[in-house]
Amino acid sequence: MSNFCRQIKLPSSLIRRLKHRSSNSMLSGRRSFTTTEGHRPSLVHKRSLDILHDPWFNKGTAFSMTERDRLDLRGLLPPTVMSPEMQIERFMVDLKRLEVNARDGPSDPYALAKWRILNRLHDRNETMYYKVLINNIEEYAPIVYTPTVGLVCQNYSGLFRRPRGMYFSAADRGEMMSMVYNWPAEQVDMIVVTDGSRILGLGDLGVQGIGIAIGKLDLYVAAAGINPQRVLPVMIDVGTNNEKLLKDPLYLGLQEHRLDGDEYLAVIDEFMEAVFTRWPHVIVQFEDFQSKWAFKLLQRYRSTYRMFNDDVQGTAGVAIAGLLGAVRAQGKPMIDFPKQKIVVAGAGSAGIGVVNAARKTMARMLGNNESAFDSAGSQFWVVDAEGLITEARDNIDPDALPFARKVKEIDRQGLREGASLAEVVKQVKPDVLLGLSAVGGLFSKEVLEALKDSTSTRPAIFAMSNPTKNAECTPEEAFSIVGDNVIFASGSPFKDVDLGNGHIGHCNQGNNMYLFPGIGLGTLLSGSRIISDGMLQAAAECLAAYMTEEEVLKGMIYPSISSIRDITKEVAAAVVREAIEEDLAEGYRGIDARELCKLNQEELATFVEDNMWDPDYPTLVYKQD
Ligand SMILES: NC(=O)C1=CN([C@@H]2O[C@H](COP(=O)(O)OP(=O)(O)OC[C@H]3O[C@@H](n4cnc5c(N)ncnc54)[C@H](O)[C@@H]3O)[C@@H](O)[C@H]2O)C=CC1
Ligand SMILES: CC(=O)C(=O)O
Ligand SMILES: [Mg+2]
Repeated sequence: MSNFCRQIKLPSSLIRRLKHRSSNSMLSGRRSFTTTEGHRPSLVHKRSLDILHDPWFNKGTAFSMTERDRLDLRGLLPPTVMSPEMQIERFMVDLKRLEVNARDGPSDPYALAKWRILNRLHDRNETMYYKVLINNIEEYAPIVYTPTVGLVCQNYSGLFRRPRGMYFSAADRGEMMSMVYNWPAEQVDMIVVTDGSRILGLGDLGVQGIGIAIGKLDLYVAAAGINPQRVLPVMIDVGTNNEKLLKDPLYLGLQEHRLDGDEYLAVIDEFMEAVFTRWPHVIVQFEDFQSKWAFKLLQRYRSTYRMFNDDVQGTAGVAIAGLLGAVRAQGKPMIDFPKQKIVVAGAGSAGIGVVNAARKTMARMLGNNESAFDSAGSQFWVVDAEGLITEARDNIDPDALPFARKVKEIDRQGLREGASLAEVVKQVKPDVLLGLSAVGGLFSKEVLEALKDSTSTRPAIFAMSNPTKNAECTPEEAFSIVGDNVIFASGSPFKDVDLGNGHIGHCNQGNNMYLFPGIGLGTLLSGSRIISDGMLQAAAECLAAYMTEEEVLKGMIYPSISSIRDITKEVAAAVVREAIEEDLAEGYRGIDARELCKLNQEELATFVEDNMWDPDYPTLVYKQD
């Protein structure tokens, strides 16, 4: 957005319209940009038990007596009317009872039991579920999201109760355009879709991967305030190559090998056409597709549809923010980033996404020309399952090719094609060791010992693979082997480490959850037809700038999850601003592109905040269909 645009005041016609729309917030003296949420009653076309069985409208014991009369609910509920706060208190007592019973702290069955209780609440009362999640996000994000969501996907056949989301299968070819009308919501803002081919670091889980789409959308609601009535988790079941699932009599998906090639593409094409026909403004987040398809589908759709790939693009942004934080934590300016030597273990959708974006960021800092881009490329050493990737590699993956080291060059460094991770770390002495390999414990004692010779004053370790068991190392291992000064981040949450000298080893969570909700919300509110590189870069820079100097010097390079709603708000505003600047913004509901362009920084923040859904019960009024 130009400075000119930022400085312009709102026109009086817009102010009048906004005043009319939200008299409540005007009364409190705050300008509001709410377009649909707010305190007006909600119209409901159901009565009686149908309302209690509808999680979008159900308030359980919190229905007031007048509402009970109005909606034919009298007698269907225990007589005491509870406040939403009392309801939550009662629920929390039940949830916490588990904690008292668990002797050894978190264990898999214990985490799954918590997930079950929360899931049952989700099924019967959406508002209360999200209130519990938002108010206790630090405690329950690890249950509805990584790591427990991985376990949920693995055990999905046993856990399946009520369906949630939509399933499109290879058997539905030719039917998807009509099938999308089976979804009850007239409006859908956000779809998270997976084909289940690479769920976290757990591999091909077939149809059971729907759990990851549900978990990601929980964060969309909790962090970005996307209205839960307008989210849609989707599983595209094109079969599975997981032999165990193919033989499992209880498996709920198609028991055939995955479609491939043009047949596979035809299914995904049909799905995209169907959802964008019914909901032209929807945003589709691709999640946990195996690398083979992740990049291809991104290139295929990104200039036509409002879509992005979270593992490739969201992860890249989060990694860049963390890498810039690690530079600052060394007491250096961010502009020193292009001098960092970075060893990356993992050359899949996430690893390659990160090195591509990090290279571009370095190149921009070096002058944004061809030679800057070439020179930035020499800062990365990429290691995959077959060791160091060089130009001597047979059948090299085209996505990894730009990062293959020249043979002569690595020869001088005492390395060779296929060199082990430990050898690479020994020879390169990197500033950063970043893992997106899905191999738990890959940063072994030998690798971490080698990192002690890093040329950095404060080496950084990113053990980003999920879930917890797949982390390349634990924070305890990192701090005890490499040293107290190390910067540590992991994809799934770990506790901070008591270093035993009065200091704490900070464990950051380096997870794309800090960006994808803001990317989605910002795109929605800008009305941009596509998600540009600039919008993604703006999101990453916003996250990088969120941490104060004092925090990064203490080793805190990512915010605490307790501030995820706040950081998401800022990221969304940065994305809207960039969309305006690139002339991509088309406006959102009542606010057109011209009006959006006139909002100053503060007004833009208010616009974002006012369009975030809050989990408060609206007053319900019956209206006949
Ligand atoms: N923290 C975060 O926000 C995110 C974390 N991830 C995690 O990253 C991991 C990888 O995801 P994708 O790239 O999509 O998977 P992928 O399966 O496409 O790639 C895995 C890569 O690791 C390599 N690898 C396997 N064994 C190795 C070894 N011993 N040494 C070095 N490299 C090895 C493979 O060759 C492959 O290049 C998963 O665990 C996923 O959960 C992914 C996205 C976001
Ligand atoms: C966090 C995430 O998207 C993943 O592990 O795949
Ligand atoms: Mg993912």
